Amino acid sequence: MGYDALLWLSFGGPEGPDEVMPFLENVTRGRGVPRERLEEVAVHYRHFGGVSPINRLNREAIAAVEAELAAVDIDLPVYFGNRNWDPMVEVTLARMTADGVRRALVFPTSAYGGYSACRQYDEDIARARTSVGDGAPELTKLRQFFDHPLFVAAFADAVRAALAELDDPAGARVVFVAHSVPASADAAAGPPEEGGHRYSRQIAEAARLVATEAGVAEYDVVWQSRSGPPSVPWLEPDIVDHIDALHGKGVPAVVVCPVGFVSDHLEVLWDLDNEARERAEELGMGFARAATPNADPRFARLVVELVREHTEGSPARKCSAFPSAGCTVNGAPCAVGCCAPATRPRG
Ligand SMILES: CC1=C(CCC(=O)O)c2cc3nc(cc4[nH]c(cc5[nH]c(cc1n2)c(C)c5CCC(=O)O)c(CCC(=O)O)c4C)C(CCC(=O)O)=C3C
Ligand SMILES: [Fe+2]
Repeated sequence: MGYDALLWLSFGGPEGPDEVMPFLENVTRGRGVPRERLEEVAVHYRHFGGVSPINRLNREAIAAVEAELAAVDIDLPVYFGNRNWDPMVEVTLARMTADGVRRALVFPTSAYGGYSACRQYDEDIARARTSVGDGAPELTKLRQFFDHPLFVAAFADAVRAALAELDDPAGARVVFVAHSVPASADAAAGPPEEGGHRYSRQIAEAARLVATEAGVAEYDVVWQSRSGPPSVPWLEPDIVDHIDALHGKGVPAVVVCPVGFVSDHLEVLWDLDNEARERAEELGMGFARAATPNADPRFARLVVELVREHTEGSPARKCSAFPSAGCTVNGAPCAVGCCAPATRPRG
């Protein structure tokens, strides 16, 4: 029944200019992302000296979780591994094995279902176990947490704080944003019998819960960071186009809430704080961006609550009626055909 470690599993990001292209090649290998898009994204990273904040943000969150675990007397060392960049999860898992870890829980830094947000982390777990081979620890992934009350509360306070930054909060529109994915991937998200779209439906539900708790009556849900070729449909509208549309309707200000992410990583800094803010300013609109929960003390408490669902069998706290999916052992999918990857363009 016991667990002897927690593996913090994230996306990874470069920590210097020479790491940008190899990182992007890792992210997009075999995924049909055009070369021009890679070069465009490399410019975004170089704008920040080739350093994504994501690894630092993960290390800070891990330190907070270690403190929270110690405070409640749970003796669980925390290890850090990534899908796409150092520390790579294969290397971390080899170290865990050498340290004698037999059974570990895995916290993936994504709150949602869908291929990119959930099942790909299962693939990372399976790949790392295969790479370690015999003696690899048993890995149990923690569930999706988009509807956990602490996740909702942290975002709701962030939306209120962002509204308070504006000169005229009363007229502002709250816009929730998540990472776009291919429409085919969203259509395949969830177990086949559910009819698909689990990712976009969970995003819509999280937005509704956060808006309700923040006392926001009207809001929109839009998408960012599309990377496929124009011929492939992705979730729309894009945040920047949406700001144009709001301006066209006479909306004087926007609060953008990146509800699809847990930290202020590079896609938040570039696509929202740079591109979206710039467009709003060009149009003379007020703009404020809500913080992600990474640095909020409630985030560490949330992770520890998810851990205690396994170590102590404590009840899963949830604000929605969606099933609590995503919790599987050794990288198994939640169900046969659940969150199948998008069909990739050939060539
Ligand atoms: C749903 C989703 C999340 C949220 C769930 C989660 O958090 O895991 C997420 C997170 C992130 N995405 C990130 C970065 C990138 N994502 C890319 C490409 C893609 N993302 C996709 C989806 C998602 N991505 C998809 C369908 C693609 C197309 C290629 C493919 O089918 O896989 C590319 C390639 C270049 C480009 O085209 O943009 C980059 C650089 C970073 C790190 C930022 C940093 O460095 O700080 C983070 C946290
Ligand atoms: Fe991404």
